[in-house]
Amino acid sequence: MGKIRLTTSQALIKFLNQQYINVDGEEFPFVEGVFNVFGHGNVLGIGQALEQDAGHLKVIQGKNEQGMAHAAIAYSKQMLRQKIYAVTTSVGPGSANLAAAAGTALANNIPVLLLPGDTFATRQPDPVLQQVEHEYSLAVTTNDALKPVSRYWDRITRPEQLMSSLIRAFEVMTDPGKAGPATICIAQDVEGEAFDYDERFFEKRVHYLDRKEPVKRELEGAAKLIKDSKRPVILVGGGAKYSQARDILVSLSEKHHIPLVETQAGKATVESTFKNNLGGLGITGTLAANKAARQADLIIGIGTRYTDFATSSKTAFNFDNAKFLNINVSRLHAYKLDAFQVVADAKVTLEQLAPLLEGYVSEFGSTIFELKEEWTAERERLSNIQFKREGFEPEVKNHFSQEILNEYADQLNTELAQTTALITVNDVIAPDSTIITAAGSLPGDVQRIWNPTVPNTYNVEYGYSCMGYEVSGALGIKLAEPDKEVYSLVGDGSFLMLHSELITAIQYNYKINVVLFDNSGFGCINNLQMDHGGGSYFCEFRTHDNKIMNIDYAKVAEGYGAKTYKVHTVQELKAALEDAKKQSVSTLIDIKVLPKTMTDGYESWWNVGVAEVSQKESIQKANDSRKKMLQTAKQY
Ligand SMILES: Cc1ncc(C[n+]2csc(CCOP(=O)(O)OP(=O)(O)O)c2C)c(N)n1
Ligand SMILES: O=C1C[C@@H](O)[C@H](O)[C@@H](O)C1=O
Ligand SMILES: [Mg+2]
Repeated sequence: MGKIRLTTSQALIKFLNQQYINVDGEEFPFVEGVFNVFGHGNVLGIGQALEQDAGHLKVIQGKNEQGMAHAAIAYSKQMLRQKIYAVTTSVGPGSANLAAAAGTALANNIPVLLLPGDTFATRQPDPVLQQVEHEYSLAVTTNDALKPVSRYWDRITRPEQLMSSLIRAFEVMTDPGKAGPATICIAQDVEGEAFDYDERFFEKRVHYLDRKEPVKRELEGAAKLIKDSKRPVILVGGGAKYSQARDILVSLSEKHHIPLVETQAGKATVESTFKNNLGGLGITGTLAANKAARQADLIIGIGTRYTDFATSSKTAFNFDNAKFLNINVSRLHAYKLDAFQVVADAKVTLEQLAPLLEGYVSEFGSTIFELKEEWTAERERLSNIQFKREGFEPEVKNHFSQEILNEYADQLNTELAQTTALITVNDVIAPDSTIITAAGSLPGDVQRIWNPTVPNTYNVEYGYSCMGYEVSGALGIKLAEPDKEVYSLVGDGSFLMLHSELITAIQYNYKINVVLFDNSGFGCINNLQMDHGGGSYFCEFRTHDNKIMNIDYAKVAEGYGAKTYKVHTVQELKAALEDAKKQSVSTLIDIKVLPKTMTDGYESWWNVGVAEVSQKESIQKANDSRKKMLQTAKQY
């Protein structure tokens, strides 16, 4: 048996180079590259190993650990979880910065390999710089904070532990039912320690992304449920997208006249132009999808985890009559809402169901067409909102007086409504461009009014809704699709929270386009507080003397080297978008939009905690109405 003497880090990098994935017979390397922010916890170990021999791995310097991990997540999501980046950080704050990103990967079931450095295994220099030092245990480090946000977590305190740990990590990341972040924390002294590794550990390994087939019982049960139903609705989740089930979804929907409604993760599995696609479901859904869901007597949930945004906190469906059929590779999700469970791959299951459904046609009749028409008209209205100095009724009503809206128009020097600006972007950019967003009011807006005409052009993270994913993730998408344009749709709040990977994109000449919607505040949270009877409290960006802030984001990005634009009208927006297409450098379009002009709910409700006692009658009312809604909601 041959041995090879390597440091733990050298062994790690050598192993990463040898991991392959096989998807439907096609084989390719699983690890594309490594993002890094070096510190004393990783520069001399993993840094040295990469410098010595990175193999085929692309090495990219990040600017913020959360940001670069977000880039890695968006990359993997865009690659349909078939390829990943690894992310190496230093100890202490460097690894703590991974926590929000790890949660993002976990909630969205996205594989990513996180490699934070850890404190010394020998404990000789304890407390090493950045060691938190607990009185009750020396074994607990900052990295323990990553346990609840990792699908797999391990700490390496001896070089030989690496072998079994890496094999487990790759097993988890390449299993569609378990995919998520694998975190391997390596003690910083151990990173440089040498060991005689068995050469066989470094042989090429192929991980098969096999499609789990449904058993006969599952297929027959599913077919019976569908045939017995009058108004089934297919809920297209992320699992349908990752399984690449577009064609069979379209064919089943057409043949049996079953409407499609989408989750955020499932959107753009099937293009919005498909006649039976009614768009997003739930609190951020369309009127068409929400009406269809309410009428449904069978919900066929495909690859969905049924977050409360999709279920509208368990009020989106008629729970008295509706049954659920869940097709999911994860048993956890298949078990939800008392569904009949098919624990299998979406595409294979639908293909095998098809012959069992011969002759079946739903009773939706012309309803699907009518619902789609009604929504198309509503979207058209939203595309052309004209601000007025008097008597203006924004989408989100009864929050700001006309006087306050006029103040915003004056301070931001704009009359642009967010919906109008967003649909303009949708109309002007190339249809094969990918958009990305995550938090604030934009995810709701895009789930409703963004029409993707090309599949897999919608990389929206709404499992964790983590501010900061928008700009960082755009870099990951560009790495996945270097020949296409990527547009980060980001609110001013999210931009301020984290946009450091814009600099990385500029540094390495990966062109991304940042489309910033500046309404000078945490707009959607302001809506939430005011919708529930509160005042406008610390969600607007106002100065100490109550002036609306007008930040020149174009100037900020210009300082980094981006080509930038300031936009206050539809005409300026169109011109900026057209010019941005011609650029080879990253761009930022700073669009000033009016608050309260994002879309509002369409016959949907969201359960949020409301004060049960308060001095405001409006809050008492909100509490009463929540209690009332909960009486009709499904309890679990
Ligand atoms: C990391 C993180 N912190 C806090 C939140 C809670 N949060 C959600 S949206 C939001 C404000 C977003 O503001 P902005 O990006 O300007 O979007 P807008 O709602 O104004 O469109 C906040 C604070 C979050 N989702 N993520
Ligand atoms: O609290 C939140 C409310 C949502 O409207 C928003 O989109 C999301 O980012 C969030 O965190
Ligand atoms: Mg904002």
